[in-house]
Amino acid sequence: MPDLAPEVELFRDFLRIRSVSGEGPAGSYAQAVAWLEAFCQRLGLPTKQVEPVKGKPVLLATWAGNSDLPSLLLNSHYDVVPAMDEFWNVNPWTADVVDGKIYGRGTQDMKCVCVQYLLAIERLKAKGFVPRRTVHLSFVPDEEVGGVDGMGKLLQTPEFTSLGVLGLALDEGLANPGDAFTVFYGERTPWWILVRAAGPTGHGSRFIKDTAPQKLMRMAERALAFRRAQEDALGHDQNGCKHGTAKKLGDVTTLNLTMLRTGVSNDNGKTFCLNVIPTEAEAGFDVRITPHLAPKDFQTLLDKWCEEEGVTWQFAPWTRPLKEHHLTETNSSNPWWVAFQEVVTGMGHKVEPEVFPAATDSRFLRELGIPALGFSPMKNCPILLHEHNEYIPIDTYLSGIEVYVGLIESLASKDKLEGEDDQLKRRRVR
Ligand SMILES: CSCC[C@H](NC=O)C(=O)O
Ligand SMILES: [Zn+2]
Ligand SMILES: [Zn+2]
Repeated sequence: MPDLAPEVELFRDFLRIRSVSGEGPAGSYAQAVAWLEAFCQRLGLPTKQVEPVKGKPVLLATWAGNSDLPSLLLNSHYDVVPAMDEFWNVNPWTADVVDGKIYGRGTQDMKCVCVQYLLAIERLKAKGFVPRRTVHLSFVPDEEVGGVDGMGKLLQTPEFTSLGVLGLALDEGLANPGDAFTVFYGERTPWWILVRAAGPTGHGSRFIKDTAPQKLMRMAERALAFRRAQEDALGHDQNGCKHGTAKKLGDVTTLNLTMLRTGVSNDNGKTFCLNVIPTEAEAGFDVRITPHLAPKDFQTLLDKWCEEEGVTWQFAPWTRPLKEHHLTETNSSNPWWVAFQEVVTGMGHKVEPEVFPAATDSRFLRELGIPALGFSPMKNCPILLHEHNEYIPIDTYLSGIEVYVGLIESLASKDKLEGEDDQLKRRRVR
């Protein structure tokens, strides 16, 4: 194999750390943070580790600007989803390079961005650039499992408050198979819901009325009818983003039945007493509410289905569902949007604004009123997050560094933007 660029070797090192969400192999979160911290220190950036939840460290780093204008936040998550090694053509944890592509879990989602931010700063420092606005970096854990213990908790710490006023945050996006960068200005609001039914027991040979499984199935059928209607409304593409078509996945609400649990067992689920009607049944749903549907209106539907079928629902207790949508404006009322778009198009790239179909940590930032754009500089590149054989082409990875050089240089040089003060006044928190 020909020698690889040092930027690639560095990235491969980071990919080899198995920082699977919830802390995969013991100490892998600490290892990832130590790696990032050492890199920041080599760049001369002061760092701080914050651990709002034990074993789930957040790394903060700061490149101080020479003004007290609102700063930029470059956020990335260093955790990755697990990999089912047996389905991969390469080892997901050795960062193999094949045909000009770097393979591995996290290559797209989103260890590339963690490293690209830092390499871009290294290049800017090397050419003597001094930012006017302070640039903060946050590297957070647990995004892949909902972010409650990562970004969610970070925002409540004094260390976060001491970052001062943030003008704009950048966070992850998705690759775009076409010749444009997708930029996400909002997300569908995720609701993870548990539905419970209770009913009479009896012999499995009889017609017992309104059993728990029956009630649960009736409710589920109504929920799935809603799902079918949404799928019809989308009208095309069953798998997510289809570029250049009218409706995107972010424009409809998805609902999936992802857990079902019932039955009577006296050996911990090895076998079941199939002739005994269970008195309880439970279902879990993953719902992603489009910004076109108010969460309270979806709740009204859910309440109705449950009430009419005699079951109850609750949010999964380990989640922190948002009751309102929070979108970053993509018009002239948001000077950061104007600036971002100008810079990226000025570098000769097309920009396609979109609603993120899944959830990222940006939703916690937007909830505070901080404008956040989801952007991972990968174009002409398939979307491979969470898939087997996730990869990023070397060229895409390397050109992404230059995109960040241009973005950071330009955004961090901005004097006060027109409308920036008004935008800050409209912010509900901070
Ligand atoms: C309920 S928050 C879940 C967050 C997760 N994020 C990335 O995949 C997702 O499933 O979208
Ligand atoms: Zn991600
Ligand atoms: Zn992910």
